[in-house]
Amino acid sequence: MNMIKAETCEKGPVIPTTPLVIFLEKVQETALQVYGHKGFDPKQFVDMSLRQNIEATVEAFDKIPRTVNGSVLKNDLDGFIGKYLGGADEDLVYVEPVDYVAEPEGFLPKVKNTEVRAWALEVHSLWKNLSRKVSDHVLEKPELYTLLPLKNPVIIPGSRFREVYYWDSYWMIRGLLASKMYETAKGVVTNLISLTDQFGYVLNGARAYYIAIHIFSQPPVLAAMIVDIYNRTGDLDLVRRCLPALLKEHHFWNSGIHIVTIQDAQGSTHCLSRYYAMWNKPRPESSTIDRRTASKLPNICEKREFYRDLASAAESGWDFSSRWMRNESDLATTTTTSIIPVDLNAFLLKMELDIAFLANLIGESSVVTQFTEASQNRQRAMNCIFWNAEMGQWLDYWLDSSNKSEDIYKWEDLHQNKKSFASNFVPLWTQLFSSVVDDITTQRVVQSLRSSGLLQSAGIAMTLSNTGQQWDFPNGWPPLQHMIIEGLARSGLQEARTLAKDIAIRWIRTNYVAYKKTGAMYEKYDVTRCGAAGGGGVYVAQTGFGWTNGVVLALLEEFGWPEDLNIDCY
Ligand SMILES: OC[C@H]1O[C@H](O[C@H]2O[C@H](CO)[C@@H](O)[C@H](O)[C@H]2O)[C@H](O)[C@@H](O)[C@@H]1O
Repeated sequence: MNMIKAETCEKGPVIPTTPLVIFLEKVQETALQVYGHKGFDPKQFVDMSLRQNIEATVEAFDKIPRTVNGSVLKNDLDGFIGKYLGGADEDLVYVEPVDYVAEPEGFLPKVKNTEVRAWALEVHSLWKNLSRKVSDHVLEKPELYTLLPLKNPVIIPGSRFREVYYWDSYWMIRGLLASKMYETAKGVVTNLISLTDQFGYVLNGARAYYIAIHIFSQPPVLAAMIVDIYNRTGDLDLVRRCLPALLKEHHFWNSGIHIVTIQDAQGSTHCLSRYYAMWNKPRPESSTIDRRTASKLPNICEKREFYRDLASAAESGWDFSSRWMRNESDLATTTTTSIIPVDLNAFLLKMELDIAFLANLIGESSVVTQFTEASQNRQRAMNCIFWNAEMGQWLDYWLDSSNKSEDIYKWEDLHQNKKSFASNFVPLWTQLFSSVVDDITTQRVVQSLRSSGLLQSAGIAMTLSNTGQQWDFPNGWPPLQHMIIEGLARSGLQEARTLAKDIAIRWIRTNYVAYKKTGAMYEKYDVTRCGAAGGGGVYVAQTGFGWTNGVVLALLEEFGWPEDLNIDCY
């Protein structure tokens, strides 16, 4: 790929974008001036397509009459958009999943309660709402679209997310497996593999603006998807096809700017990974918003740094959260690239263990040795750098900003971020917990989770800060919560397993109630009365959204539903 030379105030490489994305961003900016902020979604404009080639479209756009101060009239912009641009949802078309049946054989055997079962079947049927394939027009003229053509049908998250997302696919696959939709699940993974073959890593999402601009990924959970599919289907051919892509992905996260070397208190050095986007401009799908946030920053260097940190936060999947901010009430202090995140390294540890597992299945012994060793190194590093015995949590590590050379950082206790985040418990999801940590430590982590304040009536909150940012304090937010529940459930400790089931049942029930009462995705609902432990609060109903559907089905499959427990808590 073509790198722009880093400028003096630049903290890393930058990848240029495509003319189509640049043009659609211009339309987006004009649209904001013309239509105003109310109900404005900048993403809609970069998801549009061209009806003619880019030269003709740009010429027509430049010819729209401008007033003396450069603005455009609403009628003129409406006319241009109607004539030259295609709608944001025209590039994917509905397709019936090949393996969907209304009630799959062996579906959720542990769920006997008729009400819960009926709802689970309703959730299962929602896969149809989210199933799409790339339209023939995109395949014929991909240069007119920001959507990246993928060979297999896709499952989209839903709502304003009209394209494939990387880590969302993990929970969708978990649900698809519970729905016995093995072919659909394999198609989802094969699409992600094709992105890795093409770009060297799985993109954040399947849009041109996620390649060229963001040049970043999302939390790396591809290997985990393949292991889960293999465990259900025994498909060794899939394992053979996927392994080279996993090795490429592992390299992406363990090379260049993503890697940080750090010396622990005993003088041993360790390598851990961080999020680091190769981009220093506003994110195209949120460009108008990012510019506004950056406007308070004093100079271009600080703005560029901020845009990179913002894109890196999107790479983490946590866009946005006080977890990345120096001052938690100010998004402009986001500083993701200066943090070594616990969850990213837990995902990579899981990836290393999974690659060793998969390589073993197909007799790739040197890969097994290499990745077993890599996983042992990362376990050691995580225990030295992140583990805090007093708190009973693994803590994010903030890099010392006075180390300008960014060569080797020296570990200091004060650089561990002592705030409780759900991500501090993600190592539970990896083998780290059961293989390295003894029962006394397990107990300590469970106590720590119980007293952290993160356990809420609807499930696990992501942070304790209520800043209004999407990833602050969402009560029972499916992705990381699911991993923590699984980690607790797999531990050898009865108390942990009981807690896992308790959180799972509470979350499912809350989700059921919120869905039944509001019937809408993203509807806020007061679930105080649904909870037993923890505080009360507001839950955002998300049934109908890909990862929520996946987690509901996966948890019902694992835990079932207590037969004597009414699902409706009201
Ligand atoms: O358009 C704004 C941002 O949208 C995405 O992030 C959020 O939605 C994703 C899809 O469900 C999810 O994976 C992510 O965790 C959410 O925070 C996108 O990933 C961002 O790059 C984008 O800026």
